[in-house]
Amino acid sequence: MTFLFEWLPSAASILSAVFYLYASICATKMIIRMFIYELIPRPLMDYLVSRLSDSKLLLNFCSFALVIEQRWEAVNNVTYRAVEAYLPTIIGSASIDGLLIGSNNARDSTSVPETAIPVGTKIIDKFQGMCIEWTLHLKEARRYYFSDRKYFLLTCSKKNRERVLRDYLPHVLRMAKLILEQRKDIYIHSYNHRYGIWESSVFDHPSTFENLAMASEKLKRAVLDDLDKFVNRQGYFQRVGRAWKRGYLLYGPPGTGKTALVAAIANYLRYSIYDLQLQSVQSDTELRNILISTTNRSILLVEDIDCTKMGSYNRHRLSDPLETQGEQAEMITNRGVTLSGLLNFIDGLWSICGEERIIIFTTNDKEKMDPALLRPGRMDVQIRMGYCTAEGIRMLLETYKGETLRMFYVYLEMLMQHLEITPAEMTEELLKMDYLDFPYNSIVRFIKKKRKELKERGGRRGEADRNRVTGLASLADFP
Ligand SMILES: Nc1ncnc2c1ncn2[C@@H]1O[C@H](COP(=O)(O)OP(=O)(O)OP(=O)(O)O)[C@@H](O)[C@H]1O
Repeated sequence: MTFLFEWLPSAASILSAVFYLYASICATKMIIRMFIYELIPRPLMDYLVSRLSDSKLLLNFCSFALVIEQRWEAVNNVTYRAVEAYLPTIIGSASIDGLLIGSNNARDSTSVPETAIPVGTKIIDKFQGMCIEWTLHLKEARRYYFSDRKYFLLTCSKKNRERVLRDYLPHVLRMAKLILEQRKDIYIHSYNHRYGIWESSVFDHPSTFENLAMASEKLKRAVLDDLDKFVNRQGYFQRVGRAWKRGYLLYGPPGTGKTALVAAIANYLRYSIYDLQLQSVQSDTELRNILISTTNRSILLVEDIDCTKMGSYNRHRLSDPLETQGEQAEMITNRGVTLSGLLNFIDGLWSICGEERIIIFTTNDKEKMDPALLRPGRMDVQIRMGYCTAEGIRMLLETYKGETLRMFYVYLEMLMQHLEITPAEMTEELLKMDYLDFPYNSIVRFIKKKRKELKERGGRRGEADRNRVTGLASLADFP
């Protein structure tokens, strides 16, 4: 027995041998790494790494891979979007190491966060006895002005290739459709010109048709009916071979609720908004790329179209042929979107791309708009947003104070004559009132103050009354 103990190496000598081995492996690794970094130039190394990672799949004869990139040709890849929506929902049943969570709902920090897949995380999904592995990869941009692109890599056993394409992928797409349809949030997107992508955040605007003051309930009903008809007419648009889209023009002085109406429409239809700053678009090609990467069931909003070069129209200049030539030259030499580029999207060939789209233009001055934009078939519904009427104030009082004193409005009607009070001003005034205030006195005081100001300025009667009218300026019937 004693002999046996003498023969076995002591624990200390085993430990020192292991430590020696570990230290020499680390040292060798360091030397190899130093050698690689010092001797191989960075571009060559990047190239080798990319070749190696590409060939990793080829070397694996038993597996089949599908790559789903963020972009497909010039547009966002809807299959990528579907996989992005589907994968976080299978975490209960699939094997996954970690998840990203977060929320872009700035109004509610306690809102349930959304989930997303972190780059590099493997997800194993089981479907009809098959094992499908998903990984999200990041392809770094080669130039700083391009954005990094992500792609999903699906790998499965080669023998399951047919079944994955035939059964599994359609299942993922079907599930994603359901998931996306059930999403309660709507989004507002703004275009990041530097990276060439739409960036989004949750759209949580409180404006609805219930709290929006319009000239009459009849007008509100007409707008709602038009929206209902639009969403229910898919078959009809297809049958007559027209794009499933509708153009709205909202015009009127600042503060009369044009943006509030856009928000009410988005909330009513549950459509996301693409807020396009046309002034920042560099060319028709960029405009095409921007617009084809918007999704269906959405509103394309172009605010203050009269302030954009191609949306506005200067009658004096165009009446002078020499000036007209100058203008055309300016169109050609200046960078920016041309009117024909924009019209092509409203009703040209490109307008057929996508469906269930609403295009909304807003302007403070319809007179300044290029007549080409107003031709029949382009802006199907034109709504004039005007200064407050007695009826408008009644609606606002009902919303803000829960008050409806009928007799008061007859008096108000007389008092309001020739006054330019925007709904925005009136809502500000209502907000200032103490909760317990009797609102009628405060409103009369406010209106009288406005009358005094008008008198001091000398008053512009005709103008104020013309702008007071809120209503449908035109409503094209559905074709
Ligand atoms: N018709 C309205 N009904 C209820 N609230 C309104 C209405 N019009 C304006 N408001 C209130 O005034 C605010 C500002 O109005 P909004 O921005 O919609 O006006 P606008 O016509 O789009 O102005 P601009 O031309 O300057 O963009 C709204 O957020 C809303 O609170």
